[in-house]
Amino acid sequence: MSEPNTAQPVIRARNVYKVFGRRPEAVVDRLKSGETRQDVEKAGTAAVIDASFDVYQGEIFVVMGLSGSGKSTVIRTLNALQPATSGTVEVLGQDLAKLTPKELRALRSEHISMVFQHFALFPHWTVIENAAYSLETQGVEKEKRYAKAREVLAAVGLKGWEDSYPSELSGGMQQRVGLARALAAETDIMLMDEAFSALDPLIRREMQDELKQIQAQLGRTIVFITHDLNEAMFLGDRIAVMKDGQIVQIGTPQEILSEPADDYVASFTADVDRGRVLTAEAVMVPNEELSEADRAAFAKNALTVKPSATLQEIVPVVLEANAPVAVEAEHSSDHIGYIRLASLLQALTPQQSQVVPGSGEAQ
Ligand SMILES: Nc1ncnc2c1ncn2[C@@H]1O[C@H](COP(=O)(O)OP(=O)(O)OP(=O)(O)O)[C@@H](O)[C@H]1O
Repeated sequence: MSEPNTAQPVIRARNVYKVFGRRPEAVVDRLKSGETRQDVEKAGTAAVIDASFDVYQGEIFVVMGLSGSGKSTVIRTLNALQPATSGTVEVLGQDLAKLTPKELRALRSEHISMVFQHFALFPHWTVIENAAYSLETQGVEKEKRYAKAREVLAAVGLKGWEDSYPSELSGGMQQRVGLARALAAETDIMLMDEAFSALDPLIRREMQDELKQIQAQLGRTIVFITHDLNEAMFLGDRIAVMKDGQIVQIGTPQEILSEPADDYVASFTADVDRGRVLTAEAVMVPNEELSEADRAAFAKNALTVKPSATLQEIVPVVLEANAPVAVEAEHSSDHIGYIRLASLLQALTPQQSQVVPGSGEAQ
């Protein structure tokens, strides 16, 4: 991902609450005075409690949590399908609560597309007609919408299937049509709610790879919901972890893995393949921490890795060197740090209960 424009987030959520019940505002007041989801449950369901976060241009922002933690409700507040009970949601600088219904419809159709777990395709329309649907609603003329639909169908691997009907496609291919429709709309923002969760593991993996590749080219702003931490780690530039309606941590995959905010987050991370997520940059020690003996050992082979190398890639180098290896700057041969076997092993081991003060706050 290129450096995000952090001065101007595409989506800005501040102190968002969403309560389902007869008197939601009264429940929000109780939550603000310190009562919990359980305390207020007779009066209403506190689906989202005090969520604050920014999503930047070009990033994949993942919202992760167990079933019922409030992920779907959060994403629905971002296009006001379910308006926040309290707090503000700004999309492209516009406060959703202040828009007229017409302005909201225009914002949604021009700037936001959604992909769901079970994407509703029109069964009597061909694949290309389905993929072009969002352009039709935008009023784009037929020739242009078909040209665009053809292009995105090719990008999601469906070249040659344009004139087939959904029933002739496997579940994975149908989900690709849904993704193609969202891509064809050329909206700045894509909201993806468990978009790959109904797919078989292998197909799911393929779709994750494709989404990353497509995103690298197109640089959309994506909010992706999943209950699967490995998917979150693979796709997310940043991840918000939710528990019981609250965001308990926001961080990069590396931060979530190496500095879990509490035992709850740590328990999720125990199953993550750390070797594929953590990189040299995250585990290296500064040059000045290297002892004379370490320096002498390094000098024998002087093996190096790049900052973006994953631990999986580094292990054989450290074993071959039988000594610390240097981390060489991405675009020069300067050494920016060193990796020792001990720190490598430590990084590969899940942390059980490392609590970092303050890191539970949404940034
Ligand atoms: N329309 C609604 N009316 C009443 N309660 C709702 C509504 N939508 C969601 N809830 C409740 O809000 C809470 C959060 O639900 P939400 O669907 O946002 O969680 P989730 O993390 O997306 O879960 P899942 O992965 O199961 O979809 C749950 O207790 C749910 O029952």
